[in-house]
Amino acid sequence: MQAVETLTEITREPRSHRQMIAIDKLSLVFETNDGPVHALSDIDLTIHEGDFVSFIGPSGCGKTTLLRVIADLEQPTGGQIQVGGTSPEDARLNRLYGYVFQAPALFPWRSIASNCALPMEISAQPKTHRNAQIDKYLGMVGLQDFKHKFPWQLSGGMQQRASIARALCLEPELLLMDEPFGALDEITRDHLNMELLKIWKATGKTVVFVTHSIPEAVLLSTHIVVMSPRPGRIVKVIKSPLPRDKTLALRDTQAFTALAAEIRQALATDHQID
Ligand SMILES: Nc1ncnc2c1ncn2[C@@H]1O[C@H](COP(=O)(O)OP(=O)(O)OP(=O)(O)O)[C@@H](O)[C@H]1O
Repeated sequence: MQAVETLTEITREPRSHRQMIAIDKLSLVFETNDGPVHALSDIDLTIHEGDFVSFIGPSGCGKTTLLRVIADLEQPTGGQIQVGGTSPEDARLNRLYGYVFQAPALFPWRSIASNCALPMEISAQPKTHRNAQIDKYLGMVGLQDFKHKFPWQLSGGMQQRASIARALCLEPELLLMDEPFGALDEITRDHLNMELLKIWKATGKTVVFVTHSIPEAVLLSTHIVVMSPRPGRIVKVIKSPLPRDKTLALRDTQAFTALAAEIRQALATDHQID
């Protein structure tokens, strides 16, 4: 009986089900010297508060472009998008989101703590608050003993953890992550996947995550958005049947394999190799 109650607890939906991102018929065409590039076409997508959503698809299908549109770093040429109930520009100005890039992008002349402090300095937050946030989030990513080190004194995985802590220091409701673990070895990636899930659970944030890896998408996500190139569009949105509370052992289960197969099939349906 206890086991059933525990399972219900970990698989329940988050209490709030507010729309965090609402995208309606969105398209984006880049004008280039070689002619127009249809990067995104007819994108409809709703992401709710507390979801962990992965974008997966072949190279050039528009995953990064879609993430950058959410972040107001690219402007759509058609359709509508709301982020946190406002325009992407207002969401950016209100610091609704934190953005984690594929490469850690830390300033080499600043210590890890000082790198984390930078966005809070820019938004004029008091020093005592800055220090408290740095301790909180460097602790959360397991780097409390490295706060006075410089980026070049840390491994690639540690640098990426530092960049996640930096993004979290501003307490964004939304975390946008563009292949943050793509350059790391598999063991480090496994470890950071589990760390990220812990942070997601502890903070209740909404995460939008770009990946090329089917196992990573299955392990992390509540929803997997399968995309297809030329022009970039959504082939399928798959709601994960797996519990929100996950361990690496889940990868040996039939449910995990079945979900991975469903993603692989959706990718194959619409992807022709030229
Ligand atoms: N600033 C730009 N100007 C012109 N074309 C662009 C620009 N940014 C992206 N593109 C094109 O838009 C398409 C989508 O690119 P995007 O980087 O979003 O794909 P992706 O799915 O993230 O690829 P990858 O997995 O390789 O990172 C590609 O054809 C790319 O060449």
